[in-house]
Amino acid sequence: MGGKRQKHRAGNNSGGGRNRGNNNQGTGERGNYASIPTENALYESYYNQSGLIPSEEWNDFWTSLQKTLPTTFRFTGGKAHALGVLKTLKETLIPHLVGIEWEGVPVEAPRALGWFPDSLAWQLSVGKSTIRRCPPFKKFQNFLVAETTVGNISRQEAVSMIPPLVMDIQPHHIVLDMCAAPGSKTAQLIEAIHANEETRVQAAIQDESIDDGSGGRPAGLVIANDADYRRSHMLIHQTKRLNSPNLIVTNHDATMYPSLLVKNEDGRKEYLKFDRILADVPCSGDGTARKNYNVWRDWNPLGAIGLHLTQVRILVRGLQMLKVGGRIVYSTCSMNPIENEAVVAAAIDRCGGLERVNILDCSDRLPELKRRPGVKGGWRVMDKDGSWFSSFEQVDKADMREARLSRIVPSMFPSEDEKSDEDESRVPLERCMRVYPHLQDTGGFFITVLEKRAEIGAVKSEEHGRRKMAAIARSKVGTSSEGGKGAEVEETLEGVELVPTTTTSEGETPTPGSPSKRKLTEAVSNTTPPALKKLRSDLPDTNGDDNSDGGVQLGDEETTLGTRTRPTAPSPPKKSKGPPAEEPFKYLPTDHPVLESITKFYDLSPRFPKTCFMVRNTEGIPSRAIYFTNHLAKQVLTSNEGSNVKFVHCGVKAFMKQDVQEEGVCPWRIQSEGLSILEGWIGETRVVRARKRETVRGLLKELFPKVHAEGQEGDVIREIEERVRGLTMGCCVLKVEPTEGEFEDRMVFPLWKSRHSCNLMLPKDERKYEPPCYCDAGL
Ligand SMILES: C[S@@+](CC[C@H](N)C(=O)[O-])C[C@H]1O[C@@H](n2cnc3c(N)ncnc32)[C@H](O)[C@@H]1O
Repeated sequence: MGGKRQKHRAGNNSGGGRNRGNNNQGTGERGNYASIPTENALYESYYNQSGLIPSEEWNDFWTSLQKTLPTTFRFTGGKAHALGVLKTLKETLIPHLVGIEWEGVPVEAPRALGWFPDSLAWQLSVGKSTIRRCPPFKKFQNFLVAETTVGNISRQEAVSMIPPLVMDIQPHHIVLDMCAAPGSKTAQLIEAIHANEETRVQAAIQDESIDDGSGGRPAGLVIANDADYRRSHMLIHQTKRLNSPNLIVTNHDATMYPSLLVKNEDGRKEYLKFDRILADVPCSGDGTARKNYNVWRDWNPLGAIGLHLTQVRILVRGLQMLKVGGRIVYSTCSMNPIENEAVVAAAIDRCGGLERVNILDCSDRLPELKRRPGVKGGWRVMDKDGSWFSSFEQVDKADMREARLSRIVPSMFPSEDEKSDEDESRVPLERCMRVYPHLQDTGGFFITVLEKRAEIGAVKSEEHGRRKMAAIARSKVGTSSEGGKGAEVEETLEGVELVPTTTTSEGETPTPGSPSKRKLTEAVSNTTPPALKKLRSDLPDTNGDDNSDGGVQLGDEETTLGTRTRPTAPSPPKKSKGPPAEEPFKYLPTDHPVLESITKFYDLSPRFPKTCFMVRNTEGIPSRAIYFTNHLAKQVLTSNEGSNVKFVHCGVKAFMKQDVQEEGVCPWRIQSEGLSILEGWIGETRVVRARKRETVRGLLKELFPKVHAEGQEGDVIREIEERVRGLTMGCCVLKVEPTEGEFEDRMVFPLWKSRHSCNLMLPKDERKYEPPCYCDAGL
């Protein structure tokens, strides 16, 4: 993670993924949204009759759902850094936005979301035409665009910011984000791992007695996963601006996420268990109607029904991979109990009940966030034709062919209804958190924090309810080929308990590709029908707009049975080559000649963790780029080498090979992404120091300012010219120190010294933004 200035320059685009597909973000309005009728009779009657919303609140609830969602954004990066950018907003822009009237109408100023810590998240409800034409709002818009471009602000829906806040992540935690793309929450998780890192790194640089090999960097790790290969790359793009060596991206179906191996202190391999897991699962997304018109167009009760089992399986798999004492946050952007409380109750039951997994009471967390307790029971299940079922027994009695098609299973119904509040075996579903649109002008959302209290052992299968249903169905409709095939597939998949922890005892020392693991992989590939396989590798980006939480992902169940939630015709099977094979991750030995020459050229401190440089080719040859990861990421990548784990990303580019014309020049330049990791450890022989704004401005504006001969200094880099002249050719680090009347914050840039000129090594678009002062930047 970069320090403030480094970060400012290193920015990539960082628009909140879930917002990116919307038109006119930052304006509080959406392009054609107003013209889309916010009506769907089934959706309305479902929630109206569900009893979830008290009748006196119904109008508020429903009219809020029909309104366009305000734009929300948060300040990113380390806390000190984020607070610095926030200060600019508060002091430079907000005073001009308060008490404004535009065309005779009062305009609401942007305001901080009260429940978000340190006022680091804000909301803007003003329409786009006001923003475009009202000068102070235009300036504000420019600020948002510039800061988003350099990665200091991330646009993200308010409710989507909640799950990471209740995860209580510490820098040493091992974290898994099971369904992570496009990555707005992953970014929060990474930021939490890197909290206060700058202070610790500075301490490690200055105090030689701190020599634990970490260089002050956090020991923790975030593994972000998505089943969709294309979306897993979206995830890489979204998190790139954070430059975190503590991130691994994988591409797996989370319902059967592979057990990762890691070496313990004795050098033996064991399963990696997580301190924190986020299961922000695919859902019907019916809480996103305010920004996602698909909900109005397509909503029907099968959306939730088709996803319930996938959601249960993801949560159960997450609970298995959690450490005892660890926490998993389950969240959806749906308001439907079938996707929420029913999933939580089913997962707890399958894992062995409250002795093993409990719901944490979070009522003291985020006190200003208005929320409603989870529903304890009493919800019903609506079939696709709008008929309600209060219990699975009623489904038994109904026309089973219809019920089978709509995939209603027992775990969708309340299981705790019969139990009194005093019954200790009752799952306290009221501890779940429900956020409704009318409470604080947000989208609808559901969050639950679960704690693992004891090892789970074998999980209960879904068999029981399914067998019962299948038996009844067979007796009623004979062997229906349409429904039968899907049910068979499900049974087979369920029959193979796709969970290594159930087949391997806790103390066992596993090896990659051990029998249990092989069995698992083979079983999946042998039993998965082609249609299902294709879907797994090619999950649709259903919105086509990167609307993360709104993504209505089709569940396997829906697809195998041909009951899609969309009226769109299924596309003909494409010839899929599958995702390309990823280049392996090969760590370089510390005595590799290239590393030795780099160490010598940059006078890299012997305390810098040089064991963590790697390249991405089978031969392990540093031919183009050298990456840096943290220790734990290295452990995970190397311990699972040769297994079937699909690692698609890890590492921050630290050095890139450059064509050099002259002998003796180190061809490995520092890549701006890796600069914040390296800069404190580079010797003074490769450092240039500046203080003046005009120096930075000159270097940003001019591509190759000349380095004049002694006595002929020019204007552009006057301040550093003498120092640069004295440097041998090659890459060095420009450090700009904070100075009264110049820059308030420290900045670091990679600089290339040529024979007669020097050059800031920044991508073109990053040259456009001079570090703030906004008054200077013409805002
Ligand atoms: C609600 S979105 C996640 C949003 C994300 N957490 C964020 O904050 O940006 C659900 C994601 O789950 C992925 N997904 C769907 N089925 C999955 C599965 N079986 N395993 C893992 N990921 C899955 C989808 O591709 C989608 O990116």
